Amino acid sequence: MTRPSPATEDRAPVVVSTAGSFARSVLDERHPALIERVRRATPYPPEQQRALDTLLEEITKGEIERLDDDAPGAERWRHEPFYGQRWPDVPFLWAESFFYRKLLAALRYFTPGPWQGVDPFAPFKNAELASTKVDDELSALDRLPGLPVEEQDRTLLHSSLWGNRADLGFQLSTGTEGLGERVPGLVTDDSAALWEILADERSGTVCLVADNAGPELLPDLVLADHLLTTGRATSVVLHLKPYPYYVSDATTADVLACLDRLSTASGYARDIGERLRHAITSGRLIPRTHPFSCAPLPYAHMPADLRDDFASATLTVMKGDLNYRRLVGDRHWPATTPFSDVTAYFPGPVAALRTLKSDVVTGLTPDTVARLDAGAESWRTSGTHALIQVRA
Ligand SMILES: O=P(O)(O)OC[C@H]1O[C@](O)(CO)[C@@H](O)[C@@H]1O
Repeated sequence: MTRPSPATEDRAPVVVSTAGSFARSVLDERHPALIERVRRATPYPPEQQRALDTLLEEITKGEIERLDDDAPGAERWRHEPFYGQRWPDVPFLWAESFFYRKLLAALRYFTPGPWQGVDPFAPFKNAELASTKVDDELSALDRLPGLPVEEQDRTLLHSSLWGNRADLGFQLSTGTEGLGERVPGLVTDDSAALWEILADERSGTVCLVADNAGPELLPDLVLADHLLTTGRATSVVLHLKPYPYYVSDATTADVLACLDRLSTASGYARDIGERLRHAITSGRLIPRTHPFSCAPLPYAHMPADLRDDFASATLTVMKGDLNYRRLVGDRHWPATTPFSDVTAYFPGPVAALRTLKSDVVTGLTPDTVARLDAGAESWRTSGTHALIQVRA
């Protein structure tokens, strides 16, 4: 197991406790709101309703209690140091991750019986995927084959990047209308380096570490198809979550739902859907669900088998805010800390495609930070800004 450098360990982790902080608002507002939404979306029986009451009581007034299920994987939570502490006093990444695991336990997601494997977030994900906005995005793909390849590259990279705003956890506090206007121009843009890595003649595997389902996963899949059809990748390993997580994170079921959506569309979207189905059956698009994908740990602590996966890839693309926090470490870095320093441990070339939805950021120039800080909005957390960062 690789440990982060001492410099990484020295930097304070993001904890929840600071009143008025972004992290605190997630625990105080988003998590209770999510429990209520889950209750309303699915008619869970009394046992689960009571377990939800208990969880709500614990996260709002109580101390962190141990998991009380023994589902596969539960043992990884047995020896955590935070039990008995108050929720706001522990690292943000850990608190969020444990909350999602407890929510699933309350809903009997892992317990053999009628509710096993029922995704509590599926009603929200399905509604998003069925939206007319998605119809419009799929129709817009008809224009793609008419564009020069460089323009296709840019369009598909940016739609995968900005697709990251489609995050149902985020919408719990902003509302669907609450996302601010996208700010044109990225806070940092290493896309030239990204295409350079992929232009290497010895093209190989690209690892695409997915984030949200539906409106983010669709452009991710379209990008995967583009990499395969243009020969930038001989195969794409698509890392998904092994169980529902952070509301809208993509699971295998969500990939299948996207493929259905593409295949039942018309025009070029349908062609892409057919190619992607074939890519899976022929082993060129490889879904993977590593348990570490739901671990409350930074990638610096990844296990050897996952490290080997990333080490053998031409490029690993990390999608989204949570993957970014885990990639650089969920710590209070000065925003000018070089991205290449904080990702030096990563076993191969890595790219982050992320809209900014939490406090953590690295790799910005002093001028950019000064300009952003001078603006009125909370650029770090509002989802209005985005970045493409690469460490070759
Ligand atoms: O879906 P993403 O981009 O990983 O974002 C996850 C979101 O959840 C948070 O962890 C807060 O719940 C933020 O970091 C971010 O806004």
